[in-house]
Amino acid sequence: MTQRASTPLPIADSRAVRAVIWPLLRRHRGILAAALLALIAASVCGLAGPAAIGWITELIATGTDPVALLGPGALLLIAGLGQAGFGWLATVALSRGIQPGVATLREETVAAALTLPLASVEAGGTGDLVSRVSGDAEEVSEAASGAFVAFAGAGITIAITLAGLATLDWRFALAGALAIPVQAFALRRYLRVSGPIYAGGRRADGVRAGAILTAFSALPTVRAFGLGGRERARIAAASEASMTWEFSAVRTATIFYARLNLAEWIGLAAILSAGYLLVTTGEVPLGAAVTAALFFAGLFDPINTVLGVFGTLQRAAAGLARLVGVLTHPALSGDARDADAGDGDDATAEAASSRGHAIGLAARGLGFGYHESLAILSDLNLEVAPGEHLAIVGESGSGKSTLAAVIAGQRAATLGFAGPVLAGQPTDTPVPLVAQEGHVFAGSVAENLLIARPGATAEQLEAALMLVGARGWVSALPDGIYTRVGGGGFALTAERAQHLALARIALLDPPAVILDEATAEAGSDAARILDRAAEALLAGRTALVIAHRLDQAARADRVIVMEDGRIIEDGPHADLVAAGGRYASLWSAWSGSNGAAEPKPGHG
Ligand SMILES: Nc1ncnc2c1ncn2[C@@H]1O[C@H](COP(=O)(O)OP(=O)(O)OP(=O)(O)O)[C@@H](O)[C@H]1O
Repeated sequence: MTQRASTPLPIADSRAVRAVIWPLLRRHRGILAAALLALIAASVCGLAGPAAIGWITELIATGTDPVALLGPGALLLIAGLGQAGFGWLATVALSRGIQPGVATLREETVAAALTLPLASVEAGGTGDLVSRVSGDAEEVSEAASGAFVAFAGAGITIAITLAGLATLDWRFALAGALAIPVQAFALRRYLRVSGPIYAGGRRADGVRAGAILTAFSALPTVRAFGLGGRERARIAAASEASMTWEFSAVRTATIFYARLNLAEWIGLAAILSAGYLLVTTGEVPLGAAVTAALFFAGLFDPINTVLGVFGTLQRAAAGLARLVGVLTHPALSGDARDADAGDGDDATAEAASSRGHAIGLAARGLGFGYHESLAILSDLNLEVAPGEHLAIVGESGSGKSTLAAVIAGQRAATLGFAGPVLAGQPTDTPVPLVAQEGHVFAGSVAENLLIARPGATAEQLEAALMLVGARGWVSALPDGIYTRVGGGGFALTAERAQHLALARIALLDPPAVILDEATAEAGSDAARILDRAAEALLAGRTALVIAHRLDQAARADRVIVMEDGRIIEDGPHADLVAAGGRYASLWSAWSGSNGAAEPKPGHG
């Protein structure tokens, strides 16, 4: 709760990345070791091919009986089969060993992103977070199964081939080594130039994603004010910036490959010259010189692979640092990171286990502002006793939603404390907040509920729907609880979306809850249904209700009236009405226009 509101999303350093990646890989160390062995076996088989051809050349040059060619011929066949077989095994084992780790990382990052304080997400731009969990995650996942596997295989082939060259004659190895300075130069230049280019490219992608997202999320406003042209121009500018980075990346890669070709030419020329000299002086048989040249030629592919995937690996490393950055965000407790991806319902378990405990809500010396210079809440003090229902009333803009968001932990307090308390002391129990618009995710009704509690059984889902009185209309849907709703599915009214949001909370079963529901028209059927749902849901829980209709306030145990981010009245409905202050005049205006009879005080 001490986190400043303006911390941008961090990028993890290499130590933090290793600390996250290492345990993920260690879980699959058996299969990864098998992959390594298969890679070594495939590379050794790869060397047997050129060796067999050198052997054949030697036999032909010395005019041996053609039957003797059967030996190297058989070796050639076995080597080819062995290389293909072991290569396949290695690729399969490597991706089996790596992909689960990548999937876990991705899930953990998305889970962490969902629990980040809104302020942190907004500070970095929503586009930044979206591009991390989509583009960057994709990049890392593709690199793990493509580039990384190719890199490991090629690297081992190079090491074993160099050893093979040296075994033939150390001078071959020396001649081949002439290519290394050119390669090293090419690689150094490439890495120095391309690193910032790729990082810049990813940043530009983030800006572009942000521009598109902003335009779409504000679509009604954009249309209403004819801002389409302006938004298109903004997106076009962001796309062009991203494209410019892409061009630079292609140019850099082309120069890099040209330099690698030069290095190959130098190395092969040196080996052929060395072979010629060594054979003519009789120091090395012809077959060995042929084998050496073939070994070296066989290095082209793996060297190009190793150097060529560097770019991809670098890009993936940049993406990995951005992914892990989300996980290491200072606003996240250690729990999000340590939680096994398999059991995402930790928060649920915690909520359920603390049910029945005396969880209250409090704000103490609370200060908050969306911007440093402008305080929205200042020195606000509030105690909601365990089991108490408190209604917040106030004009639009008085800070009701802001106070709710800070107490729910969605926004970080700038000063003081706000949040759940146990025996008066701050505690970590999550306090869910039901926002004004219940969001319907594209998926079945069941999936929409399971968000709150991933492992819940069908009976638990039914019970939650029953508690809030939504079971009737849900079972009347074409496929009942399995009906697809949200984007592309069965359209739900705002009230039904809100009803589902309440059912989600029922499933979560938290000891304390905050409701900010406004949508239903006072006196309408929808309002009555949602009121009943809220009443059933809140029974036995501590609750903070942002009352948009005063009948909601009248049912609460206590009411606070807010004005300009401060509490100006605080007491039970009846007392505040009797006191004849701000609440009393609000109430008389409201009950006059809604013809409401004074409801029974208390929530029963
Ligand atoms: N995301 C935000 N960024 C900057 N300022 C904000 C943001 N959300 C709200 N505000 C400002 O904070 C102040 C309090 O707003 P808040 O939404 O908390 O009031 P409210 O009483 O809940 O109003 P309403 O009943 O209209 O929801 C207002 O001045 C509002 O303009």
